[in-house]
Amino acid sequence: MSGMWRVALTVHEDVVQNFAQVLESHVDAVSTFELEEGGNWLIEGTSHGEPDQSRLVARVTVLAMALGVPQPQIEVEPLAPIDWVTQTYLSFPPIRAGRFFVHGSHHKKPVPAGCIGLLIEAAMAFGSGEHATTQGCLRALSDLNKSMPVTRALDMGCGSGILAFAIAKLWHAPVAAVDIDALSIMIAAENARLNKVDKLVTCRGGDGYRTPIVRQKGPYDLIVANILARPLARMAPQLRRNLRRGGVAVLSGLLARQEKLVIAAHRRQGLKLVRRYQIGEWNTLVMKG
Ligand SMILES: C[S@@+](CC[C@H](N)C(=O)[O-])C[C@H]1O[C@@H](n2cnc3c(N)ncnc32)[C@H](O)[C@@H]1O
Repeated sequence: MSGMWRVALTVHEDVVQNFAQVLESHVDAVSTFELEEGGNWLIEGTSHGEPDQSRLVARVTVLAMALGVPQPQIEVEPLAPIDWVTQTYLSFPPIRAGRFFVHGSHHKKPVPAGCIGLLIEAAMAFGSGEHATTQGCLRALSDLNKSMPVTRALDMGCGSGILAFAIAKLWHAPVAAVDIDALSIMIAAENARLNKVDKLVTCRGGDGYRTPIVRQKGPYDLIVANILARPLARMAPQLRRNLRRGGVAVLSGLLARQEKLVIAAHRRQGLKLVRRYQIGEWNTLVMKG
């Protein structure tokens, strides 16, 4: 059956990576979330089209036997249909920010000369480029590209994936893209394919720096996080642990009056403010570790 499908299973934290890997070969996007009790994690996958259930059950059964753990129950269900085209049409006109020209597939004209195109079907994920915080990050990334090499990057709170694609297109480097919202991850994975950066950008769902892929792919020369002031401040120690010495963090999602909180939290981790971009009442900070 066509349409979007959800697959879910709950396993113990010791084996979450093993089962997530199996799921990855059956669905388009995988998210992992720690559950409140019992050291268990929920692994959720979303796919376009019905996954091959009998193959999936067979592989999960074999893996459970090999690991000597109880066989997890697998839920497979169709998701309510989304009118993607209408969602995209409703969303936004093309936007220029830094070197980028951000547009949906409804925009048929060529990308202006000298610009880098970002095709974003934002639909239900944040990050169509119209928000000042996204634009601040795109400007910061364009400027950083003139002065620093990047071999590994992280986009924390990737939404539509827009900033991860911007990094992949500027530096041709691998980017880990993480979001707590499973639907955003599915949209980001699809957008990565549309932008032909799916070999560079790995999209995974999960809660912040606890998401297993973060540690697997790091440490990073560049971390971009457009979240909100308080979560950014709270996450500063984990950002430090995942940033290479001399690496750069681009932080956004904060109002100008909230920047002190974010700067102070990162200064405590040894990062220095090197630049700020203000668009309207929103600030984007560039901090070096
Ligand atoms: C303001 S949007 C930014 C989207 C995109 N990066 C951009 O710049 O346009 C923030 C994103 O962070 C995600 N987010 C919030 N808290 C998170 C967390 N703890 N871990 C991962 N993602 C999170 C939200 O789901 C949302 O998609």
